[in-house]
Amino acid sequence: MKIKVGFGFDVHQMKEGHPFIVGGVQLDHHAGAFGHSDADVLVHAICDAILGAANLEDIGYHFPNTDDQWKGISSIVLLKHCIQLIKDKGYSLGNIDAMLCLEAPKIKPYIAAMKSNLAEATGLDSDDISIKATTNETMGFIGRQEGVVAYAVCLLEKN
Ligand SMILES: Nc1ccn([C@@H]2O[C@H](COP(=O)(O)O)[C@@H](O)[C@H]2O)c(=O)n1
Ligand SMILES: C[C@@]1(CO)OP(=O)(O)OP(=O)(O)OC[C@H]1O
Repeated sequence: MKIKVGFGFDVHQMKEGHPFIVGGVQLDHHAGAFGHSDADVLVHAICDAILGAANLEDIGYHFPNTDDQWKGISSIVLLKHCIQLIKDKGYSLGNIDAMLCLEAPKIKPYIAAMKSNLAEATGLDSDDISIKATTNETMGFIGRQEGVVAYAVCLLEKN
């Protein structure tokens, strides 16, 4: 069996009064991430990890932010597209490990719902999806809550 590792990173600007969608879940917060899509930073990092593992370019290549087709779209839909792209290349997803960097809110209450959304979109068991978080200890743009960051790694398998 062939095993491939993938890595993804994403960052989005935070805006007051904007919905904050992370892992397909709307967080209860006064500000949210802003982008061309729903700006789901966690799902974007996961998409890039999956695409990277299969050497299939990146999220902006498949879903350009100049294309109105993707404007305001749920990133869960983009993730499902990415899963189909790796399947077409003969790969299946083994697991995901992701890390969010945001000062607030605490994501612990939302993790189970995020995992459930990601499991549904990817076909993985929830136990093969890890979502963790750290603050940036008040430092820099994350610490000032001007932006939110996510990192993800994944494994792909091919028989
Ligand atoms: N947005 C966040 C940030 C952190 N957590 C959880 O809190 C723990 C402590 O975070 P520090 O950055 O202060 O070390 C962290 O390990 C997470 O479990 C969180 O849920 N949401
Ligand atoms: C997802 C896309 C497309 O709607 O838009 P954004 O929400 O701005 O997200 P980004 O992480 O910059 O990456 C790719 C974009 O093409």
